[in-house]
Amino acid sequence: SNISEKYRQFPFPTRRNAVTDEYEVSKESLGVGINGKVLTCWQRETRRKCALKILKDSDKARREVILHKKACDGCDYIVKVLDVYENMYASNRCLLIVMECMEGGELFNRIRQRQDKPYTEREAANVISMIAKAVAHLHHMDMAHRDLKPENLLFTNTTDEAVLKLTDFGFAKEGNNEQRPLNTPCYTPYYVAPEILSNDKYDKACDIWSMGVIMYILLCGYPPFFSTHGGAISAGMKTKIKAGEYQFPKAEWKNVSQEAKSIIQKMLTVDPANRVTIDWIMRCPWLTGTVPETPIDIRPMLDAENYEQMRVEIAAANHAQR
Ligand SMILES: c1cc2nc(N[C@H]3CCCNC3)c3c(n2n1)NCC3
Repeated sequence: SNISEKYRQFPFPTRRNAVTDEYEVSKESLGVGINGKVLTCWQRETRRKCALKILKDSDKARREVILHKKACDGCDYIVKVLDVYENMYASNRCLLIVMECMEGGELFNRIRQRQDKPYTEREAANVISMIAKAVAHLHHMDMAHRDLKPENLLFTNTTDEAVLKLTDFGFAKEGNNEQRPLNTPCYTPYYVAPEILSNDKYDKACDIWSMGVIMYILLCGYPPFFSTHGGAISAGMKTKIKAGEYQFPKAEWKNVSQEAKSIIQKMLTVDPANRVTIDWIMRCPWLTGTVPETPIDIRPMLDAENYEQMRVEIAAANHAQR
């Protein structure tokens, strides 16, 4: 694997004893990700409900744990890592991440279950603002998440005051300032390889693209790029993504503010070099000012089949950007 051995050692103490010494682990699965399943568990001493993610030990799993732990310190918009265990489980070496339990569930499920009052543009701005704070924290520490999608954005609880937090760092990556900076005498400029120079500085830009897709869906209930005949990513959809080809159909977008649309256009800029940065987004009046409480009709999202289709398409758009 091309994951540098930098992530072989944990920069913090991990526990080697059985996680069941301190936590009662339930069979109830909170969700399954591509890189591991998440169970409910309770801290025996405090009875605190937590989430337990089980990963098969590997360089990639170690990178996920190390980056998630590093990212959550100092940011209230990233799911807290409470404990990390190295245990044998089903005769495999495993890493077990104990996290704060996000009882409000996934972003779009909460919006879909909204019955009492209409969901408004101001609420969409509040959601994007919380995502932006998490992304700004990562980008300022030269880290990119690279898998921003509704399943990885969870609410702390089911109240109106719930906080939205980012989780699942399976694709996260640190800038390559991890290697020696270029002015280290060991690089003779004549001979330095291109890959050392191209510090894949566009990893962060793919988080901005994903924010654009999520913001678009929050304001109309369906994704900007979709495969016309359903099914997983189609060739046609890839072409649309690479060409940045999407519309704001009048029916759903006529009441959405022009500022919101122009922010989406800047996030969904095809050339990553021209795409806006998280700092530009954080300074937008749409995020810092008062946004109209225009009701948003997200009926397309409410249909389970559309919703499943949308999840497939966001994952595909992320993949195409990585
Ligand atoms: C902390 C982490 C976590 N992960 C969760 N689910 C994961 C499953 C894999 C994809 N990302 C989200 C859930 C949670 N929590 N809480 N509560 C309800 C569901």
